[in-house]
Amino acid sequence: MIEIKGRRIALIGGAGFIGHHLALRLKELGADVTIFDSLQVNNLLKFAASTDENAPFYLSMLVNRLNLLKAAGIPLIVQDARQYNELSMKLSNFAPQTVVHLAAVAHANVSNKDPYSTFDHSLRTLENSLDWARSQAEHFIYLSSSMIYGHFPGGYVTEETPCEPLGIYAALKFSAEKMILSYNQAFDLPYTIIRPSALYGERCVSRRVGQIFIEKAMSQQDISIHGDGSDRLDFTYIKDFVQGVIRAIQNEAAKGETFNLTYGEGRSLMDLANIVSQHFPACNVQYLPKDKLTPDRGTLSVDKARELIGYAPEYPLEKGFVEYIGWYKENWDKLSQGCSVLG
Ligand SMILES: Cc1cn([C@H]2C[C@H](O)[C@@H](COP(=O)(O)OP(=O)(O)O[C@H]3O[C@H](CO)[C@@H](O)[C@H](O)[C@H]3O)O2)c(=O)[nH]c1=O
Repeated sequence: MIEIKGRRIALIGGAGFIGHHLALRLKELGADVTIFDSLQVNNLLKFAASTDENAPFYLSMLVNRLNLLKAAGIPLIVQDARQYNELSMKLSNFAPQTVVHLAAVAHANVSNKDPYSTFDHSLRTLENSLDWARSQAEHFIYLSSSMIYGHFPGGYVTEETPCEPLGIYAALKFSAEKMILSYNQAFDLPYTIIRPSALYGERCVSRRVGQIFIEKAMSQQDISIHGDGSDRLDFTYIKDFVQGVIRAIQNEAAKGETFNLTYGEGRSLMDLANIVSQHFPACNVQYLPKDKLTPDRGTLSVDKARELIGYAPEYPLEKGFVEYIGWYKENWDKLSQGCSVLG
């Protein structure tokens, strides 16, 4: 086992949804964690400049994130990971043993509309991190996506299922995985690739389906299902996901491996909508057409992560999503008032 306590861990793009949750937990476990983030991508700078009526609402979640990081004593170095020299210099100053690369455009629909920016923020940043890590890091961890599989054959994938990415986002994630493998081949860089799916949880501003459903229900609007509601996703609560990433950091057996890290059970959009309806009985459901770049998904097997690194997810939708709804109910008024001190 690799000792987490005292380990120097750099989170590149670590002020995002996954990164800040991971940083807070690592810090609790005694790691010496530092975040490098430009705060530009789906973060403060985007929402500060936005005229969208929801912007103040999301800004208050983002400021709450930063307050939590500050209160935990986690350094945040504001650095654009596209800038090779500056990033390299700052990484060398910190000298991390583990590098977790999270910087990316994390929205399939945004990527499909803006490939240039996605390449820049996802692959350019990755190349810069890899190039620093290749001679100096003990372990490089990359967050890929379940989207690289494309349509799941029979609604089920293992890490061995051939990848048939659909659309720009998925193709760039697939390219990123290949870049990491090539850095391992050329420089023996120890790596772990992690494939998440349909993450949800507190302080997410990514506007994925679970977040949208709750926010619409909270503001007495109808929710929309794209398709007939039978599409299944492996919804994963951020607490399970963070547990899995930490197990990958801790376990030597994770090196040189690719893992699915999800709850491990595909659930339908209708299941998700039904949970929302139970908690918001006045909420109506509408149906819209499905996007042609949305693959047919389902369950990602997590057997490999269970066996090799002891991953043990604990949050089915009925537990994790209900906890998430509770957080919204507790904090809705404060969020609506732009308050950044949340429960
Ligand atoms: C926003 C919204 C979405 N949907 C449907 C469309 C999809 O079938 C499914 C999930 O949509 P989204 O939550 O937007 O996420 P999707 O485009 O599938 O991709 C996400 O999930 C990927 C893999 O989980 C991540 O790698 C990507 O970062 C992320 O963008 O829910 C609805 O039915 N109603 C909605 O209001």
